Amino acid sequence: MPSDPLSQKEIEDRLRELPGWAFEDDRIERTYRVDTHRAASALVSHICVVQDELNHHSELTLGYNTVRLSVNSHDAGGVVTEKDFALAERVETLAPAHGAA
Ligand SMILES: C[C@H](O)[C@H](O)[C@H]1CNC2=NC(N)=NC(=O)C2=N1
Repeated sequence: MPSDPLSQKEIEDRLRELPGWAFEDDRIERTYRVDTHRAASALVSHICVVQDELNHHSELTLGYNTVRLSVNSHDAGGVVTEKDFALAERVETLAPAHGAA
């Protein structure tokens, strides 16, 4: 998968397809809200499995009933690449099963 930096326009175009995601400080990020702390913990665990599968890892912040995911591509110099959006799309696919909104 290409790890070239995406342009601002490419990022904006991709974010239009990912409601809830935002671009800030050279990272893309999203906060998921779930019903319970256990559900938030399970969501974190599931995300970690996918991150290891993709070999692409975000900063994950576990709150009482929230999970904040923030990611960019270290190997590309800490900028947003296709790999970040690939992770975002995988998490968007798995999140609903955890009751995430
Ligand atoms: C050696 C290992 O493949 C690299 O460090 C991987 C691990 N996870 C990663 N995660 C992220 N976000 N960016 C990377 O460049 C990256 N590289």
